Amino acid sequence: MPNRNRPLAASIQDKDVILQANNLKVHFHLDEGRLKSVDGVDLIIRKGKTLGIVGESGCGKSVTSQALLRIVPKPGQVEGEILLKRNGGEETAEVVDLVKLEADGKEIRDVRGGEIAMIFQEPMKAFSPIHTIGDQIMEAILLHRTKDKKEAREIGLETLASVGMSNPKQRLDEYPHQLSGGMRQRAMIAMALASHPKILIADEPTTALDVTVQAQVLTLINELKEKLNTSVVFITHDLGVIAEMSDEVAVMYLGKVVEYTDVDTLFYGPRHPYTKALLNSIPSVTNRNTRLESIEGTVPYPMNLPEGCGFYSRCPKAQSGVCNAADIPLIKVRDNHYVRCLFAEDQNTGGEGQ
Ligand SMILES: Nc1ncnc2c1ncn2[C@@H]1O[C@H](COP(=O)(O)OP(=O)(O)OP(=O)(O)O)[C@@H](O)[C@H]1O
Repeated sequence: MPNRNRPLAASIQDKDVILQANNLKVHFHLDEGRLKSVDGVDLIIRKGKTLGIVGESGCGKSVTSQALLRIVPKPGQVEGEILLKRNGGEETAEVVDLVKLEADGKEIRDVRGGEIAMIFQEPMKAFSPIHTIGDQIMEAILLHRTKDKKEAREIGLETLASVGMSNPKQRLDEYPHQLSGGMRQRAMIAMALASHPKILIADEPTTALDVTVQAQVLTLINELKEKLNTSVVFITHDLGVIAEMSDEVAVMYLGKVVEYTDVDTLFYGPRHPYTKALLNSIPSVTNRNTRLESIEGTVPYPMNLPEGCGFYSRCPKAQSGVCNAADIPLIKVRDNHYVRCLFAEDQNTGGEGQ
């Protein structure tokens, strides 16, 4: 167990928490050195709530979600804790540390697609092209919910109908390539939900879709979350989508969470210069008359990084000898609001508003 204080106040001991990631690290040991894709991330997933994870490309969002399912490709190494409540009701649930499970063992395979399911940007990744949609959805149901094939087909049909699939009976016997992009996305959500997961991880699930279908899929995920009380982890680089989907938000930068709070505070009282820069780079009702700023530079490659704040090289508030002297901890600025910036409590520098 990592020997340090847990920065977030909530923990797996709380009734409404289903998963807690603690000091999660994913490092790739490459010939050129150690690449720190995820570097000490703490997350709390609450029952029936959505945690949004946002940040630019390369911040470590996808690798974090891969770690939660233990599907990090080699030579990635996962460290820290991923504590999941599983099996049984409120009182009897056992807490399992997914990091300790064998990466391809039975227990993690039961969790994958059972307790935790995932949907991707590209549904073709989730489906095999040579089996029908029905066979693939039924496989998940037969694995996790019933052994009876007839019943599994009925559940498959119901699930397809529940995600708004037109002609669900006919779709069951079709192959993935026969569906439109939007319908394939619905089929993938149906497959993910067929096993009644407690947590649905959605990694940029709508980026490839046109705007209307995107809106429909987001609405669908929100409806299913309400109806089934599923927890959702929603990963995106789009703050507009974050606003629509999230209850709480983790802003990631260079493998670390730099700001963590509820969605209203994030938009109305951001404290980290990176969050503010992200907010300033999206068109919105409040800043449509001012020039949009883009964040200068790109996310550094997470190898052989210097000491100090990861945002130092791009931060307008950076102070030499202060911000680049030592790594910056996640600081609690008020209840349920955490910021990784030495000036987070200074109203003039990192303070409320933008
Ligand atoms: N399999 C891998 N092997 C080596 N490095 C990897 C691997 N996967 C990701 N990385 C590196 O880890 C860092 C984080 O990548 P990640 O894909 O998690 O970012 P992201 O925030 O999800 O970005 P995007 O939105 O582009 O997917 C990047 O620097 C990336 O190059």
